[in-house]
Formats: sequence, C-alpha cells, structure tokens
Amino acid sequence: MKVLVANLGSTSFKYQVLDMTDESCLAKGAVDRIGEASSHCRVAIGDWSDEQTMPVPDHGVAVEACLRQLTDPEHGCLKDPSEVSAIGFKAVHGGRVSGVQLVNDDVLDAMSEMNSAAPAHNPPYIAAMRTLAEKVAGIPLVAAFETGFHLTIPASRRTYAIPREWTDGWKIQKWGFHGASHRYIATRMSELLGKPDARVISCHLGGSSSLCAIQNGESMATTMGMTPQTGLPQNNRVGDFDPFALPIIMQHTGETLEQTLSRLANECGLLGLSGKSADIRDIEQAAAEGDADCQAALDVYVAEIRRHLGGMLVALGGADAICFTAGIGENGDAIRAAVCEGLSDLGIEIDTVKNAQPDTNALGEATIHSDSSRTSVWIVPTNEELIVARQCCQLLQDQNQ
Ligand SMILES: Nc1ncnc2c1ncn2[C@@H]1O[C@H](COP(=O)(O)OP(=O)(O)O)[C@@H](O)[C@H]1O
Ligand SMILES: CC(=O)OP(=O)(O)O
Ligand SMILES: [Mg+2]
Repeated sequence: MKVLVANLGSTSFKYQVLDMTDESCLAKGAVDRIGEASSHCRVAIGDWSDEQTMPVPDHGVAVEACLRQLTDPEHGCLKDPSEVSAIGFKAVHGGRVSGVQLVNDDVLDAMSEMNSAAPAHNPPYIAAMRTLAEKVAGIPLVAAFETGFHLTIPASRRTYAIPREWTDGWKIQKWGFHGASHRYIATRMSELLGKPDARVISCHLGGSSSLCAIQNGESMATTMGMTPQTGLPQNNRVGDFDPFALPIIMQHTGETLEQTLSRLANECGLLGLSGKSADIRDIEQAAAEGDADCQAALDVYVAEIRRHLGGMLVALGGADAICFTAGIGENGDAIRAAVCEGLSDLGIEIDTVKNAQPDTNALGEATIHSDSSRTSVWIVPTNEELIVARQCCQLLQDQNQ
C-alpha cells in the first residue's frame, strides 16, 4: 500500500510517497523559502535526485510540481497518481475536529472556521485538499490534525483562565500543534533510549517552533496555545503576547483589529524583531556582521525557548532527554548551544565539539551531550510524513473492519 503525504509548513512544502508494507520511502521532495524570490527545491525518487533554486510563489504551485515529479515518465515512481491508496495531510487546525479524519465537507468546513486562527496554514491546506480532490478523484484524502497528539495534556495545562462557557462552548483552549513531529520524536526517542516511559522534551524549532513535554510517549505539555501564532516567537508570527496591548497599538496606528491581527501574524516574530528576515540563517549572518536588531532577535528567541524549557522540565519533574528537531533544531548549532548554556546545575550539558560537528548515523541522528550530562541531548531529524502515513493506514484499516 502506497501513501502520498503532503506537509505544508509555514515556510516550506514537503512530501513523501511511502510504501507502507515496509515503511520505505519511494520519493521525497521539499521546497523551502516558499514565497521568497529564490526557493530551494529538492527531490529524490529512487536513485534519481535533483536540486534547483527558483521562485515558488505559493503552496499551490508546489503541490502541482509534486504531482508532475511523481508521474514524470522518466524519473517518477508512479505511472498514475491513482496508484496511491491515500493522500495524507499534516493538517493543522480543525477546531472542533481533531485526530485523524477522512476529508469531507464537514472537515473542510471545520478547517475554514479556523482560517482566522491559522491563517498561514489552514487556507493553503484547504486549497491543496480541493486541488487534489479534483486532480486525483477517487483516492481517499486523510487529514491528520496536529492537535490530536496533545489531547492527552492534563486539563490544568490546557485551560486558559477564562469563563468556563468560553472554554466549553467555543473550545477556546490550548490546542497545541506540531503533533506529527512531537509524536515522531516520542516514538523514536523511546526506541533510541530503550525506555518507553522516558521523559523527553522535544524542541521543534523551524519556520514555526514549539516545545513539547513527553512522558510514556504522550504529550504532557506544549508551548503553542489556541493557535499556532502563540508560544515561542515564530518566523513571522508573534508568539505569546498580551491582548491588552492591542487597543494601544491600534490607537497609535489607526488600524483596525483585522489589520493589527494580520500584522501580528505576518510582520512579527523573528521578522519583526530583526527587521530583516524571517529566516534564522539570514539573521545569524547579519548578527555576525554586527546588526544589533538581528542579535536582539536571536537573544529573544533563545530566551523564550529557555523560559519554556524550564516549564517543560518542571512539568516532567526532570528529563531523560532533550531532543532538537526541525529546520533550526537539526541544523542550528549556535541556537542549540545558546539554549543549553549554563544549565549544568540542572544536569544539562552539551559537548561543544559534538554540537558543532555531530557524529550522525544514517538517519542524521546524534547525541551532543557531554559525558557528565545527566540528561542526554539529541539531534533527531523529524519525520512527520511517516507519522501521517501510519495514521492514514490505521484509518483505512479501521474502516475496512
Ligand atoms: N542550515 C540551517 N541552519 C539554520 N537554520 C536552518 C538551516 N536550514 C533551515 N533552517 C531553518 O529552518 C526553517 C525551516 O524549518 P522547517 O521545519 O523545515 O519549516 P516549516 O515550519 O516550514 O515546516 C527555516 O526558516 C530556517 O530558518
Ligand atoms: C503549526 C505547523 O504546522 O507549523 P509549521 O509551519 O512549522 O509546519
Ligand atoms: Mg513544519
């Protein structure tokens, strides 16, 4: 059984075709810096691979390119898209709908209801689902919602201090996101540590970033709240913010609430702080060249990660492992070093040489802690597509029973 998984991130489009008889990856593609003048596009199908830099204006163009690559007569791995048994989506916010769902009108409506809560994610997912439903009619489309992994978080850590009727009636609560990634880290770390009840802090640092405290493979706490705008500063989204600052900003700018929210969702986070770029690579380079705003952006990002890391450590009563994943977590050695600096009294100590030049295995995994560190510190590349493919198979199996 083959499954195509589409992962539409805030800065990227990634896809995989997996053969779920042995979970092997038949094709893998990624476009990063989506919407910028030069997007970086990679694809690997069997022994063939290609890499190009060209503009990819939006996720729609990336989805069309993915279908062309997969069915290319020379290099493709599918004669026809109908060879896949399902198309899975790492869907973000379904509000009243969570878990793993067959995409139908009600699921699309539930996602649309959350468009204003997840403006960078839900509209492109809905568009991709509609495009694929049309282009590959007859193949089940499956939405695996990011919020599903966090349904195990105790109520005390999911509930805002607001009137009960807002929580119960309108589901205003901390939903949490990056569920596929944190679930992958939970599963993989339990294998790597040989300890199913391990306490792991998953640090997903990418275009969007969140931390998750994991115990017994389940989410116990996470940093994102009602929407993926919250928690840590994101690429161009604000992170945690005080709603009572809104009227003051609006008074000064003369802008409406809608305009102000749009700025919080598009012009803040790392972009707003640095005034230069939403991409940490550009910010690090500018900071190294003496740009004070870019240095401040890095300092705020790291300080926020450390604030939440403290919260996660307390939520778990200590950690067996801290795991860095996603674009920045996997590649950003300076951020990893800054996050772990001065924490040896808490039993967390990284080895600067291992951190700068990780001795990775075939999956790109490595430990980067020092010999005296009580908590192990890992780099583990996430595999959100594998989790979504597994969830698709499970849903189809359950339906056939
Ligand atoms: N070599 C690198 N060093 C530091 N950061 C990187 C590197 N490669 C990618 N990144 C960061 O990772 C981010 C993308 O992460 P990813 O998890 O793929 O994003 P998305 O949120 O779009 O799914 C980019 O915004 C970039 O800042
Ligand atoms: C919330 C979410 O799916 O984030 P990302 O943009 O990192 O993929
Ligand atoms: Mg992502």
